[in-house]
Amino acid sequence: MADFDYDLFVIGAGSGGVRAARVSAAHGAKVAVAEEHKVGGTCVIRGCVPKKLLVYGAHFAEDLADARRFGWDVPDCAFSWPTLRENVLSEVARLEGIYTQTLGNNGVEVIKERAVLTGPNAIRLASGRELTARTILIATGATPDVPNVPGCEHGITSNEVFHLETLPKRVVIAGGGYIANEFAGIFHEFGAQVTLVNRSDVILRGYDEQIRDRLLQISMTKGIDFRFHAAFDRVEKAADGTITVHLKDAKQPLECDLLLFATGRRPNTDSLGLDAAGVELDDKGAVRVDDDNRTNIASIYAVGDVTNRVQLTPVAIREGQAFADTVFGNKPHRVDYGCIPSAVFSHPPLAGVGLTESQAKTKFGSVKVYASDFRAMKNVLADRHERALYKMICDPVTDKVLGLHMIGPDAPEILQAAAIAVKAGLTKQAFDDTVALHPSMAEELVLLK
Ligand SMILES: Cc1cc2nc3c(=O)[nH]c(=O)nc-3n(C[C@H](O)[C@H](O)[C@H](O)COP(=O)(O)OP(=O)(O)OC[C@H]3O[C@@H](n4cnc5c(N)ncnc54)[C@H](O)[C@@H]3O)c2cc1C
Ligand SMILES: NC(=O)c1ccc[n+]([C@@H]2O[C@H](COP(=O)([O-])OP(=O)(O)OC[C@H]3O[C@@H](n4cnc5c(N)ncnc54)[C@H](O)[C@@H]3O)[C@@H](O)[C@H]2O)c1
Repeated sequence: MADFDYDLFVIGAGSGGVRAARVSAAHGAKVAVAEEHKVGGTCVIRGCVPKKLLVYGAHFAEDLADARRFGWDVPDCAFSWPTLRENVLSEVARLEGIYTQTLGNNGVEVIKERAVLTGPNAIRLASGRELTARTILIATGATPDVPNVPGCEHGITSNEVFHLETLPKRVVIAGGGYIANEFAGIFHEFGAQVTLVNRSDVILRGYDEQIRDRLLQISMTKGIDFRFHAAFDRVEKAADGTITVHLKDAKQPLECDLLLFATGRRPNTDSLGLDAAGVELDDKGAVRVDDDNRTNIASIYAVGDVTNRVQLTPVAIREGQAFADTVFGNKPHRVDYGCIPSAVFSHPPLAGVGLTESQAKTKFGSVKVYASDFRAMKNVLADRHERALYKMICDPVTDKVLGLHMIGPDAPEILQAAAIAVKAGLTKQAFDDTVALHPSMAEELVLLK
């Protein structure tokens, strides 16, 4: 049998790669992981974690204002972006250290270099070192996809947004998805004038229509400007730093201090040596894998965003775990992609699990929809005119809950717990049978009419 340097070589120490490396090593494999940037990957270094911390930081703008209605004598407060930025970055550095240490404690060798494939069992590091492995796992994630318009280099992406020198006063965000809506909320709360430029008239495609419409209404009421059916023509930057965004068919260009492209992420497969190894890609450049995360080359597997299945951290982690248990743990299992809960950490946040109303209608013909459209008690006293909306979509024959969708304070926290019931296939009656926990927002879920 051929002799290899490692049982497993993982390319990319992000959500999927770290889990796969750590668990495979715990199963007894000799494992190395190569990372070209920072251990932790997108989620920890420049995604979920620093984003959520900025969301918390931004929300104080509303909390401080609301506190006055609750009797607190809050003076006019100044916000210091450098303080929040540095605190967030040092938390990220702390987490990076913990991830690196955990890999080491599990006996995983961490190689802080770019790695590329040179064959089905062969890897070359940036330093030129050649290594071999019985199994290779591609966990290289995805990278921001910036539309190729003249002057696009004057914009930034989510990779850079956590490191801004100063807080911009005017922000233009391209895109209408997760990152666009989350950062529209963040910058707006920090006091910037935000314009979101979207090529269609739909934001957050895939979420329930009424829920995303509610976010749109609330965002517009707050003063976020939306430009729909807007295509970029060109971008210019003046000596004083002002960025001018020219849109096709628009009379007036948009002027801003920061242009953020949030126009999707493409799998990191460029120049990775996949052709040398014979690994097949799909038409979007993602690594094609089977249900066991295996590519067309028997020794090479892939997990996470690089496979472009569901670009979420918990999914990448589950794929990494399933790979490790199946290939090295003698405990084969597959990821169940049904009923994955997801959330957008906008202001207010929204979350959903299961089928949206229109998806359910397409699948089942007719469905039963229960809804609660209410103002959270806290918002009433704060004189904040934002209404929450909870929707439950049910099969009219079996009474089974097919989908649950909500927008309002703490929606992601509430939905995570309720998603267990939806995943378990519970009925509306089971929700009704549960006594309300009063007073709470979540009690609306067991009082839906
Ligand atoms: C701004 C933002 C916010 C997000 N927020 C959320 C959220 O709230 N919730 C959620 O579930 N998901 C969120 N995501 C998505 C989430 O971050 C990804 O789905 C997840 O990180 C994917 O994990 P992964 O292991 O596939 O890839 P990654 O975490 O991207 O890891 C891939 C790693 O591979 C490294 N790499 C790439 N090529 C090479 C190479 N040739 N050699 C060595 N190393 C290499 C990269 O540097 C990277 O560290 C967010 C993403 C972004 C951008
Ligand atoms: N809360 C979360 O879980 C969270 C947060 C951020 C990111 N993410 C993950 O990261 C992924 C990437 O986030 P994202 O917001 O960049 O992508 P997205 O897919 O959510 O949204 C991309 C947006 O860009 C638009 N777009 C695409 N190409 C364009 C072009 N050429 N010109 C103009 N507009 C264009 C699309 O119409 C869409 O509105 C998400 O799909 C998601 O899986 C998750």
